[in-house]
Amino acid sequence: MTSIGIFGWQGRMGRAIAQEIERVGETLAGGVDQGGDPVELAGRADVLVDFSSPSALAANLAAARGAGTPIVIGTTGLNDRHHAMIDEAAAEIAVLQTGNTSLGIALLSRLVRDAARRLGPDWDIEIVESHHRLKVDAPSGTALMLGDAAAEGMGTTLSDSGVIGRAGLVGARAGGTIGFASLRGGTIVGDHQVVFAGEGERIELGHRADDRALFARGAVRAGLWLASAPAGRYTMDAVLGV
Ligand SMILES: NC(=O)C1=CN([C@@H]2O[C@H](COP(=O)(O)OP(=O)(O)OC[C@H]3O[C@@H](n4cnc5c(N)ncnc54)[C@H](OP(=O)(O)O)[C@@H]3O)[C@@H](O)[C@H]2O)C=CC1
Ligand SMILES: O=C(O)C1=N[C@H](C(=O)O)C[C@H](O)C1
Repeated sequence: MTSIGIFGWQGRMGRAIAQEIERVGETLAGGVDQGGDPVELAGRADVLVDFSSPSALAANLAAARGAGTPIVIGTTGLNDRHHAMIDEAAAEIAVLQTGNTSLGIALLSRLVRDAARRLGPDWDIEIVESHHRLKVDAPSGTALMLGDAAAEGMGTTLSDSGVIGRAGLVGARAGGTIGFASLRGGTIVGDHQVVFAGEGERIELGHRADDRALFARGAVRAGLWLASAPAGRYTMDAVLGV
Protein backbone atom coordinates (compact mmCIF):
# COMPACT_ATOMS: atom_id res chain seq x y z
CA MET A 1 0.00 0.00 0.00
CA THR A 2 1.13 3.53 -0.73
CA SER A 3 1.04 6.16 1.98
CA ILE A 4 -0.15 9.55 0.67
CA GLY A 5 0.30 12.89 2.46
CA ILE A 6 -1.86 15.91 1.63
CA PHE A 7 -0.83 19.58 1.67
CA GLY A 8 -4.05 21.59 2.03
CA TRP A 9 -5.96 18.65 3.50
CA GLN A 10 -8.83 20.49 5.17
CA GLY A 11 -9.62 22.36 1.95
CA ARG A 12 -12.28 21.34 -0.61
CA MET A 13 -9.78 19.28 -2.63
CA GLY A 14 -7.87 17.97 0.39
CA ARG A 15 -11.07 16.48 1.84
CA ALA A 16 -12.09 14.99 -1.51
CA ILE A 17 -8.63 13.41 -1.90
CA ALA A 18 -8.72 11.93 1.62
CA GLN A 19 -12.07 10.29 0.74
CA GLU A 20 -10.64 8.94 -2.51
CA ILE A 21 -7.60 7.47 -0.71
CA GLU A 22 -9.99 5.63 1.60
CA ARG A 23 -12.21 4.54 -1.32
CA VAL A 24 -9.30 2.93 -3.20
CA GLY A 25 -7.86 1.31 -0.05
CA GLU A 26 -4.56 3.20 0.09
CA THR A 27 -3.10 4.78 3.25
CA LEU A 28 -3.57 8.40 4.31
CA ALA A 29 -0.26 9.55 5.83
CA GLY A 30 -2.00 12.67 7.16
CA GLY A 31 -2.01 16.26 6.05
CA VAL A 32 -1.13 19.84 6.87
CA ASP A 33 -2.75 23.23 6.39
CA GLN A 34 -1.42 26.69 7.21
CA GLY A 35 0.79 26.50 10.29
CA GLY A 36 1.37 22.73 9.90
CA ASP A 37 4.76 21.01 9.55
CA PRO A 38 5.38 19.96 5.92
CA VAL A 39 8.80 18.45 6.81
CA GLU A 40 7.36 15.98 9.29
CA LEU A 41 4.64 14.91 6.81
CA ALA A 42 7.09 14.57 3.91
CA GLY A 43 9.26 12.29 6.05
CA ARG A 44 6.52 9.73 6.64
CA ALA A 45 4.65 9.73 3.30
CA ASP A 46 5.56 7.68 0.20
CA VAL A 47 4.14 10.45 -1.99
CA LEU A 48 2.71 13.93 -1.41
CA VAL A 49 -0.14 15.78 -3.10
CA ASP A 50 -0.30 19.57 -2.85
CA PHE A 51 -3.66 21.32 -3.32
CA SER A 52 -3.06 24.35 -1.11
CA SER A 53 -1.83 27.79 -2.12
CA PRO A 54 1.01 29.22 -4.25
CA SER A 55 2.36 30.84 -1.07
CA ALA A 56 2.94 27.35 0.37
CA LEU A 57 4.80 25.96 -2.64
CA ALA A 58 8.39 26.86 -1.62
CA ALA A 59 8.05 25.22 1.81
CA ASN A 60 6.21 22.18 0.41
CA LEU A 61 8.82 21.59 -2.30
CA ALA A 62 11.67 22.05 0.18
CA ALA A 63 10.08 19.45 2.48
CA ALA A 64 9.59 17.00 -0.40
CA ARG A 65 13.20 17.48 -1.58
CA GLY A 66 14.57 17.12 1.95
CA ALA A 67 12.81 13.77 2.38
CA GLY A 68 13.28 12.63 -1.24
CA THR A 69 9.49 12.20 -1.52
CA PRO A 70 7.73 12.56 -4.91
CA ILE A 71 5.08 15.27 -5.08
CA VAL A 72 1.98 15.97 -7.20
CA ILE A 73 1.31 19.72 -7.44
CA GLY A 74 -2.32 20.55 -8.24
CA THR A 75 -2.25 24.06 -6.78
CA THR A 76 -3.01 26.75 -9.38
CA GLY A 77 -2.19 30.46 -9.57
CA LEU A 78 1.49 29.65 -10.10
CA ASN A 79 3.81 32.21 -11.74
CA ASP A 80 7.15 31.86 -13.56
CA ARG A 81 9.06 31.90 -10.27
CA HIS A 82 6.98 28.96 -9.00
CA HIS A 83 7.58 27.03 -12.23
CA ALA A 84 11.34 27.65 -11.88
CA MET A 85 11.19 26.19 -8.33
CA ILE A 86 9.37 23.13 -9.68
CA ASP A 87 12.01 22.63 -12.39
CA GLU A 88 14.77 22.87 -9.78
CA ALA A 89 13.05 20.32 -7.51
CA ALA A 90 12.41 17.97 -10.45
CA ALA A 91 16.18 17.62 -10.91
CA GLU A 92 16.21 15.75 -7.56
CA ILE A 93 12.77 14.19 -7.08
CA ALA A 94 9.73 13.16 -9.16
CA VAL A 95 7.31 16.11 -9.51
CA LEU A 96 4.02 16.07 -11.42
CA GLN A 97 2.46 19.50 -11.92
CA THR A 98 -0.93 20.02 -13.52
CA GLY A 99 -3.73 22.56 -13.39
CA ASN A 100 -6.25 19.75 -13.90
CA THR A 101 -6.06 16.07 -13.04
CA SER A 102 -8.97 14.92 -15.24
CA LEU A 103 -8.69 12.67 -18.28
CA GLY A 104 -11.12 14.94 -20.13
CA ILE A 105 -8.87 17.99 -19.88
CA ALA A 106 -5.77 15.99 -20.89
CA LEU A 107 -7.60 14.95 -24.04
CA LEU A 108 -9.07 18.42 -24.62
CA SER A 109 -5.56 19.94 -24.49
CA ARG A 110 -4.52 17.64 -27.32
CA LEU A 111 -7.59 18.54 -29.38
CA VAL A 112 -6.98 22.26 -28.82
CA ARG A 113 -3.30 22.02 -29.85
CA ASP A 114 -4.26 20.10 -32.97
CA ALA A 115 -7.14 22.44 -33.89
CA ALA A 116 -4.97 25.55 -33.43
CA ARG A 117 -2.27 24.04 -35.66
CA ARG A 118 -4.70 22.97 -38.40
CA LEU A 119 -6.88 26.09 -38.43
CA GLY A 120 -4.01 28.56 -38.67
CA PRO A 121 -3.81 32.31 -38.02
CA ASP A 122 -7.20 33.32 -39.49
CA TRP A 123 -9.06 31.79 -36.57
CA ASP A 124 -9.23 33.75 -33.31
CA ILE A 125 -8.89 31.73 -30.10
CA GLU A 126 -10.70 32.73 -26.90
CA ILE A 127 -10.84 30.70 -23.68
CA VAL A 128 -13.73 31.10 -21.24
CA GLU A 129 -13.69 29.49 -17.79
CA SER A 130 -16.36 29.43 -15.05
CA HIS A 131 -15.82 28.48 -11.41
CA HIS A 132 -17.43 28.72 -7.96
CA ARG A 133 -17.49 32.01 -6.05
CA LEU A 134 -14.70 30.94 -3.65
CA LYS A 135 -11.99 30.42 -6.27
CA VAL A 136 -9.15 32.89 -5.65
CA ASP A 137 -7.06 32.74 -8.86
CA ALA A 138 -7.90 33.73 -12.44
CA PRO A 139 -7.60 32.65 -15.14
CA SER A 140 -7.86 29.10 -13.86
CA GLY A 141 -4.81 26.85 -14.08
CA THR A 142 -6.72 24.73 -16.59
CA ALA A 143 -7.49 27.73 -18.82
CA LEU A 144 -3.78 28.57 -18.84
CA MET A 145 -2.90 24.95 -19.72
CA LEU A 146 -5.38 25.07 -22.60
CA GLY A 147 -3.88 28.41 -23.62
CA ASP A 148 -0.39 26.87 -23.62
CA ALA A 149 -1.70 24.06 -25.83
CA ALA A 150 -3.29 26.55 -28.25
CA ALA A 151 -0.13 28.67 -28.32
CA GLU A 152 1.97 25.59 -29.05
CA GLY A 153 -0.35 24.70 -31.93
CA MET A 154 0.00 28.27 -33.24
CA GLY A 155 3.80 28.14 -32.93
CA THR A 156 3.94 30.83 -30.24
CA THR A 157 3.95 31.10 -26.44
CA LEU A 158 1.31 32.33 -24.04
CA SER A 159 3.64 34.98 -22.63
CA ASP A 160 3.89 36.46 -26.14
CA SER A 161 0.23 35.97 -27.19
CA GLY A 162 -2.03 35.82 -24.11
CA VAL A 163 -4.55 38.60 -23.40
CA ILE A 164 -6.07 38.25 -19.94
CA GLY A 165 -9.40 40.11 -19.67
CA ARG A 166 -10.55 43.22 -21.50
CA ALA A 167 -12.12 46.43 -20.19
CA GLY A 168 -12.62 49.88 -21.64
CA LEU A 169 -11.55 51.16 -25.05
CA VAL A 170 -9.12 48.33 -25.81
CA GLY A 171 -9.28 48.56 -29.61
CA ALA A 172 -9.90 45.81 -32.14
CA ARG A 173 -8.67 42.34 -31.40
CA ALA A 174 -5.01 41.84 -32.36
CA GLY A 175 -4.45 38.85 -34.66
CA GLY A 176 -2.54 35.89 -33.27
CA THR A 177 -3.61 36.54 -29.68
CA ILE A 178 -5.31 34.14 -27.25
CA GLY A 179 -7.93 35.81 -25.06
CA PHE A 180 -9.09 34.72 -21.60
CA ALA A 181 -12.34 35.48 -19.75
CA SER A 182 -13.23 34.31 -16.23
CA LEU A 183 -16.69 33.93 -14.66
CA ARG A 184 -17.13 33.36 -10.91
CA GLY A 185 -20.33 32.36 -9.14
CA GLY A 186 -22.28 29.89 -7.06
CA THR A 187 -20.96 26.36 -6.81
CA ILE A 188 -19.74 25.78 -10.40
CA VAL A 189 -17.10 23.03 -10.11
CA GLY A 190 -15.20 24.01 -13.29
CA ASP A 191 -16.24 24.68 -16.90
CA HIS A 192 -13.80 25.42 -19.74
CA GLN A 193 -14.63 26.41 -23.30
CA VAL A 194 -12.17 27.09 -26.10
CA VAL A 195 -13.71 29.08 -28.95
CA PHE A 196 -12.12 29.14 -32.40
CA ALA A 197 -13.81 32.03 -34.22
CA GLY A 198 -13.35 32.22 -37.99
CA GLU A 199 -15.06 34.03 -40.87
CA GLY A 200 -18.75 33.21 -40.55
CA GLU A 201 -18.26 30.11 -38.40
CA ARG A 202 -17.14 29.01 -34.95
CA ILE A 203 -15.81 25.83 -33.39
CA GLU A 204 -16.26 25.35 -29.65
CA LEU A 205 -14.42 22.68 -27.69
CA GLY A 206 -15.26 22.35 -24.03
CA HIS A 207 -15.27 20.41 -20.78
CA ARG A 208 -17.53 20.53 -17.74
CA ALA A 209 -16.65 19.02 -14.38
CA ASP A 210 -19.73 17.86 -12.43
CA ASP A 211 -18.04 16.95 -9.14
CA ARG A 212 -14.58 17.62 -7.67
CA ALA A 213 -14.36 13.89 -6.86
CA LEU A 214 -13.25 13.74 -10.51
CA PHE A 215 -10.12 15.78 -9.67
CA ALA A 216 -9.53 13.73 -6.51
CA ARG A 217 -9.57 10.47 -8.52
CA GLY A 218 -6.99 11.94 -10.91
CA ALA A 219 -4.84 13.27 -8.06
CA VAL A 220 -4.69 9.89 -6.30
CA ARG A 221 -4.04 8.07 -9.57
CA ALA A 222 -1.23 10.53 -10.28
CA GLY A 223 0.20 10.06 -6.79
CA LEU A 224 0.22 6.26 -7.06
CA TRP A 225 1.92 6.49 -10.45
CA LEU A 226 4.48 9.07 -9.28
CA ALA A 227 5.44 7.14 -6.12
CA SER A 228 7.71 4.83 -8.15
CA ALA A 229 8.80 7.29 -10.86
CA PRO A 230 12.40 8.50 -11.18
CA ALA A 231 13.29 12.18 -10.66
CA GLY A 232 11.88 14.45 -13.35
CA ARG A 233 8.99 16.76 -14.15
CA TYR A 234 5.80 15.06 -15.35
CA THR A 235 2.28 15.96 -16.49
CA MET A 236 -0.96 13.95 -16.45
CA ASP A 237 -0.17 12.75 -19.99
CA ALA A 238 2.40 10.35 -18.50
CA VAL A 239 -0.15 8.94 -16.04
CA LEU A 240 -3.12 8.70 -18.39
CA GLY A 241 -1.20 7.67 -21.49
CA VAL A 242 -3.25 9.98 -23.74
N1 LIG B 1 -5.19 20.49 -10.45
C1 LIG B 1 -6.48 20.24 -10.27
O1 LIG B 1 -7.06 19.32 -10.87
C2 LIG B 1 -7.25 21.08 -9.31
C3 LIG B 1 -6.62 22.11 -8.68
N2 LIG B 1 -7.28 22.85 -7.74
C4 LIG B 1 -6.49 23.86 -7.06
O2 LIG B 1 -6.17 23.38 -5.76
C5 LIG B 1 -6.01 24.48 -4.87
C6 LIG B 1 -6.88 24.28 -3.65
O3 LIG B 1 -8.25 24.33 -4.04
P1 LIG B 1 -9.40 24.15 -2.97
O4 LIG B 1 -9.23 22.87 -2.21
O5 LIG B 1 -10.67 24.39 -3.69
O6 LIG B 1 -9.09 25.40 -1.99
P2 LIG B 1 -9.44 25.56 -0.45
O7 LIG B 1 -9.30 27.03 -0.17
O8 LIG B 1 -10.70 24.87 -0.11
O9 LIG B 1 -8.25 24.78 0.29
C7 LIG B 1 -6.94 25.23 0.36
C8 LIG B 1 -6.28 24.54 1.52
O10 LIG B 1 -4.90 24.89 1.52
C9 LIG B 1 -4.53 25.33 2.79
N3 LIG B 1 -3.48 26.37 2.75
C10 LIG B 1 -3.60 27.64 2.33
N4 LIG B 1 -2.43 28.28 2.46
C11 LIG B 1 -1.56 27.39 2.96
C12 LIG B 1 -0.20 27.46 3.33
N5 LIG B 1 0.51 28.59 3.18
N6 LIG B 1 0.39 26.33 3.80
C13 LIG B 1 -0.32 25.18 3.92
N7 LIG B 1 -1.63 25.07 3.63
C14 LIG B 1 -2.23 26.15 3.14
C15 LIG B 1 -5.79 25.90 3.42
O11 LIG B 1 -5.65 25.86 4.82
P3 LIG B 1 -6.11 27.08 5.76
O12 LIG B 1 -7.60 26.99 5.76
O13 LIG B 1 -5.45 26.77 7.06
O14 LIG B 1 -5.62 28.35 5.08
C16 LIG B 1 -6.84 24.95 2.87
O15 LIG B 1 -6.97 23.81 3.69
C17 LIG B 1 -6.35 25.73 -5.68
O16 LIG B 1 -5.15 26.29 -6.17
C18 LIG B 1 -7.19 25.17 -6.83
O17 LIG B 1 -7.19 25.97 -7.96
C19 LIG B 1 -8.57 22.60 -7.42
C20 LIG B 1 -9.26 21.60 -8.04
C21 LIG B 1 -8.66 20.76 -9.04
O1 LIG C 1 -10.22 26.01 -7.91
C1 LIG C 1 -10.89 25.09 -8.45
O2 LIG C 1 -11.98 24.72 -7.99
C2 LIG C 1 -10.36 24.46 -9.65
N1 LIG C 1 -9.15 24.75 -10.02
C3 LIG C 1 -8.44 24.21 -11.10
C4 LIG C 1 -8.05 25.30 -12.08
O3 LIG C 1 -7.68 26.41 -11.65
O4 LIG C 1 -8.08 25.05 -13.27
C5 LIG C 1 -9.09 23.02 -11.72
C6 LIG C 1 -10.59 22.99 -11.68
O5 LIG C 1 -11.09 23.70 -12.77
C7 LIG C 1 -11.18 23.45 -10.37
